[in-house]
Amino acid sequence: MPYLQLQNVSKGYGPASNRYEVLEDVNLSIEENEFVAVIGFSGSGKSTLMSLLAGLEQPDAGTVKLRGEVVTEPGPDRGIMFQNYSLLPWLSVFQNIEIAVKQVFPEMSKADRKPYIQHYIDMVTLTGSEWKKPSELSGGMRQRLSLARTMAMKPEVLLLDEPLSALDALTRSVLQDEIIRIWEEDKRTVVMITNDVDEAALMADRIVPLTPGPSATLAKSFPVGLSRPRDRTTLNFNPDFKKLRNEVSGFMLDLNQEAKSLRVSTEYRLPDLKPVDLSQAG
Ligand SMILES: Nc1ncnc2c1ncn2[C@@H]1O[C@H](COP(=O)(O)OP(=O)(O)OP(=O)(O)O)[C@@H](O)[C@H]1O
Repeated sequence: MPYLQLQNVSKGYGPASNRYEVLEDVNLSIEENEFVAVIGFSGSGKSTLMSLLAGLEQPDAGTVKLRGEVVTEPGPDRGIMFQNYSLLPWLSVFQNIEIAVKQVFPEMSKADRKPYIQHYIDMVTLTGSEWKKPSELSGGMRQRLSLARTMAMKPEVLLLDEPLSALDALTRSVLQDEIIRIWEEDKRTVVMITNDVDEAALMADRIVPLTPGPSATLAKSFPVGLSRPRDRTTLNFNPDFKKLRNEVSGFMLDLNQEAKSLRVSTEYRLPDLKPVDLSQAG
């Protein structure tokens, strides 16, 4: 039995007269402790897919199952990190993490909680910003805070929606390593959305492309056979890495080309009208 499973899942928005089908017949089986990277184009439905896995949205057709049980609502076993960070603006960095930790670990004493939270603040290098409000943070700092909060909740399944997209290259690589470390040490299951093929190949066990929308679906998976630990400095010279990167990038470009050609076929030609200067007429 797969650990986390999407079976024939479809999801759309809007009334029947003006319906937008986002996902159609999506199937995915994820094993426990697997690290899956979903890549796709902007607007193709990646965040919708995450909301379905988290139980925040329900599919129109098909089922989402965790350990064989149908997912009907969000739960502490699935921690989602949103693209918009969803931080509480009236709380500080520390308090934003604290509120989540209190909810998940109500039995943790105050004395234990403080160093526990500080550990995650340090992990995402927000040390010194503990008492700043989200409005006082840069976009990248907010993203790191959101990641720290999700990690501190230690969910069984980490659902990460472009967790590192707003970060500079250096911070990004530090946090890539942290996510891998937490995934390995704590034996979590990770579904991560990224638009970076190199990041997907560096981190994941499997790369799953989402086809362009509307009616997006998951395409064939690309297993990442590279041994761990993966060293980003030598990976660029690894022929298996280069081959995988070319395969996935080529596949995505072909998908995009295919989607474009479909879009062209539904374009309407406008009549060739010439404007008339009415002030000069008659
Ligand atoms: N609640 C909603 N109501 C109506 N339409 C929605 C809703 N949520 C998403 N959509 C539409 O569904 C499509 C997919 O959106 P989604 O956010 O899942 O894509 P995405 O791949 O995550 O995009 P991006 O990479 O740009 O964040 C978009 O066309 C979006 O406008």
